[in-house]
Amino acid sequence: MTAPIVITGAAQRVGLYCARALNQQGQSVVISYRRHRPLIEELEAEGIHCIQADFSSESGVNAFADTLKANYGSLRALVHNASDWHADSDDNPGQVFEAMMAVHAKAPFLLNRALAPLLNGDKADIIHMTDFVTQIGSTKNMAYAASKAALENLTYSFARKLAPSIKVNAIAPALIIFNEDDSPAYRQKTLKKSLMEIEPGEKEIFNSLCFLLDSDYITGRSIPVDGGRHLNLP
Ligand SMILES: NC(=O)C1=CN([C@@H]2O[C@H](COP(=O)(O)OP(=O)(O)OC[C@H]3O[C@@H](n4cnc5c(N)ncnc54)[C@H](OP(=O)(O)O)[C@@H]3O)[C@@H](O)[C@H]2O)C=CC1
Ligand SMILES: Nc1nc2c(c(=O)[nH]1)N=C([C@H](O)[C@@H](O)CO)CN2
Repeated sequence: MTAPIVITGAAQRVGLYCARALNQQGQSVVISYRRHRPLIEELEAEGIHCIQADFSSESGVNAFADTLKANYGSLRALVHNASDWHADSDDNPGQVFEAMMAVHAKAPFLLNRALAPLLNGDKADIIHMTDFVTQIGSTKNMAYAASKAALENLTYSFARKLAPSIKVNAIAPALIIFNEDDSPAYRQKTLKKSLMEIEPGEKEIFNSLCFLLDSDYITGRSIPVDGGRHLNLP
């Protein structure tokens, strides 16, 4: 079996799309999920190894790393996709801040350190899923944005530390896919934020992922996938 690509938080939406697309191309894939659902058995039947993991605690992160080390001698890539898009809380601002930093920064930091020795093939990649808002901040999701900015900075540190054997890059999306409960008004307002004014869908991220995996040279970079939102100026 070829060295697998590991995608965290891939039992739904962007991660699920990428996991299935890679698997259908014949690439071995391992995913993490936090909450079990019937889809997990379907994915296992498709040949995707699904590992339960909650990155809100250091022990949960370490358990995931230990399971990967016990099952695999080599990994092709590690994609940090797991994420919680939490609004800031007035009731417990510190708890949300800690939760955002735990999943978006501490978990990738610990997993990269633990799993770098397994990223030992001719081509090896770490890819961080960040967010356009690392560039401009957010008034309602400050903790989320700050944690994604921390992840962006970890991209540069790990690129320097792990070169030339491992490439480390980020993908920085703006709107990719709405959530089911997003209101029509929110959707209309959000579509207007980019120049392209579309909800592009998961394939945009899969295309960017393959672009980075196929490169022999790009490292320490953040690839924006944002529909020109940075130029949508008043
Ligand atoms: N969707 C979009 O438009 C945009 C997405 N992005 C980024 O792209 C990536 C993919 O986005 P999307 O598909 O919407 O992501 P989701 O919001 O669907 O989250 C992906 C998964 O992360 C898992 N997760 C959340 N918290 C934890 C945790 N503490 N421990 C372990 N797993 C956890 C969840 O697992 P479970 O369901 O099993 O609990 C969830 O399925 C994310 O990093 C996101 O921040 C950035 C900008 C726009
Ligand atoms: N983990 C998640 N992060 C983000 C999501 C999401 O659904 N899950 N969604 C967004 C928005 O689409 C935003 O980019 C536009 O309003 C941001 N991050």
